[in-house]
This record gives sequence, structure tokens and C-alpha cells, in this order.
Amino acid sequence: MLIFLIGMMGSGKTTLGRQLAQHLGYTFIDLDEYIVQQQGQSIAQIFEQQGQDYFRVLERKALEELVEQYEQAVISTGGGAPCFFDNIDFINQYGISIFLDVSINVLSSRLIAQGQEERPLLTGKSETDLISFLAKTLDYRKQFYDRATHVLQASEQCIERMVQLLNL
Ligand SMILES: Nc1ncnc2c1ncn2[C@@H]1O[C@H](COP(=O)(O)OP(=O)(O)OP(=O)(O)O)[C@@H](O)[C@H]1O
Ligand SMILES: O=C(O)C1=C[C@@H](O)[C@@H](O)[C@H](O)C1
Ligand SMILES: [Mg+2]
Repeated sequence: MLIFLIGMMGSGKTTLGRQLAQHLGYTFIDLDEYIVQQQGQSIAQIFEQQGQDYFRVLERKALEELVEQYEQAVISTGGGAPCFFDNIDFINQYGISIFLDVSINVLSSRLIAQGQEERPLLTGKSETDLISFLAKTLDYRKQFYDRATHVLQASEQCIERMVQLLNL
């Protein structure tokens, strides 16, 4: 089975994905890291040098490659991945998708704590700008995230509890 984690930046896709994969004995793949390794450039460099549209094409190609290569894997996607092309349909065709539903306040405090240098869409934003950017982005992306096959309320849950709740 392929399990795709989807949700906003800072919702815990990478953190939870790694632990879920370990729990299930599955391979863990982070889509952002896969692209970084393939390209030999950071996400920030790809955005800066080739632009976001190019990154979205790389993201789609990476999804296509991964479904060919793996049968049992947890794949943490980038925050925007399900929201471009027909990626959410593609994801649901090849596996299950879990939307990590996290409130804007929790997202913004996690993202501020973690620093923003590897998240080009957030670079240079003040806390107020960050909150309004997240709210606006989620407002648009919700239509895609809502098509996940599973939803986890993930603001407060600790990782171990989330793994139990999924009951996989
Ligand atoms: N359930 C949780 N409880 C508390 N903190 C968490 C939880 N999940 C993730 N975090 C923290 O939130 C931050 C963001 O998590 P993570 O990098 O996993 O998010 P992401 O969804 O992969 O983001 P991106 O889309 O930018 O890759 C990290 O500092 C992580 O330690
Ligand atoms: O939410 C987004 O659009 C992004 C999230 C990150 O995971 C990266 O994929 C990139 O920084 C873009
Ligand atoms: Mg991540």
C-alpha cells in the first residue's frame, strides 16, 4: 500500500510520515527531499532559479516515478503537491491519502519556531503576514485537501497517538 500524507506547510507531514513508515516497516519518502536529491538543488534554489511552475512539474514527475518504484511506502508530499494538475486524483488512484488538519495558529507557531529559510513561499514574512498568507492559502487549498481519503485532526495530537488512531 502507498500512503500519502498531505496538508499545509508545518502540518507535520515529514515528522509523522517518518514515524508512520517506521511503525509499519514501510519505506519513507519525503517528496521535497526526493526532488532536492534528484536536482542537486534546494527547494529554495529551484524556486529562485527555475520558478515555482517548474517546481510543480518536477513534483508531478516525482509522484509518477514513486508510484512506479514503490509498493509499500509512506510518502510525505510537499504542502502544495495535491493542489496542482490532477495530483490529488493521481494520489488517490495509487494509494490512500491522509490530510493532516492543523489550525492556522498552530501552523504559524511551528513555522516560526522552525525558521523559514527552506520554505521559499514564507521567506521574509512577519508573523501577521505569515498568518494571513496561511489563511488565504488554506482557503484555496482546502478543496483539494478535503478530497483526502482520511483526515487526522493533527493540531494537538502527539505523534504516537496519531499512529494509533490511524490503526494501520
Ligand atoms: N504532531 C506534532 N506535534 C508537535 N509538533 C509537531 C507535530 N508534527 C510536527 N511538528 C513540528 O512542526 C514542525 C513542522 O513539521 P514538518 O516539517 O513535519 O511539517 P511538514 O508538513 O513536513 O512541512 P512542509 O510542507 O513545509 O514540508 C517541525 O518543527 C515539527 O517538529
Ligand atoms: O506549500 C507549498 O506550496 C510548499 C511546501 C513545501 O513542502 C515545498 O514543497 C515548497 O516549499 C512549497
Ligand atoms: Mg515536509
